Amino acid sequence: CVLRQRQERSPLQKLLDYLLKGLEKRDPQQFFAWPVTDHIAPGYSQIIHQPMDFSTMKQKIDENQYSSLNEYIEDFKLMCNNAMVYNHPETIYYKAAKKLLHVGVKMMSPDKLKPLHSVLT
Ligand SMILES: COc1ccc(C(=O)NC2CCC2)cc1-c1cc(C(C)=O)n2cccnc12
Repeated sequence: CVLRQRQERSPLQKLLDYLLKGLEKRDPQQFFAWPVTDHIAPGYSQIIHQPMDFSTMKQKIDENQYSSLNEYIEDFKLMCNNAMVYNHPETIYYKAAKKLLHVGVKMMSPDKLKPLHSVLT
């Protein structure tokens, strides 16, 4: 097998890893940790055509698929919005998604990230 060289982590990858840990902490029940299956959510793949979850975001960070913080934030919003499309407003999943979206967008707002800017540039 080809030895996978430990790739150098770019500053962006380090920032995205750091933010992911912060977001995952706000999902203690791990509703967003793994892809939602049709088994646990009947008809999910017919309703949600662009699924997203934290494990997929982690994989995209590791494979350097994000070229900006905005692309990463788009995937985070996609994940939360999917849950608010598939689940009815009174469900625990809709409510968890709404809360997570609010907390996440605040956490990744420009004024929150400015202090990190000096570390990154
Ligand atoms: C990876 O997804 C999950 C993992 C675990 C659980 C879970 O522990 N559910 C128990 C809490 C009451 C059953 C739920 C989910 C889950 C996420 C979701 C989302 C995110 O829509 N979902 C929708 C309908 C049914 N289940 C789920």
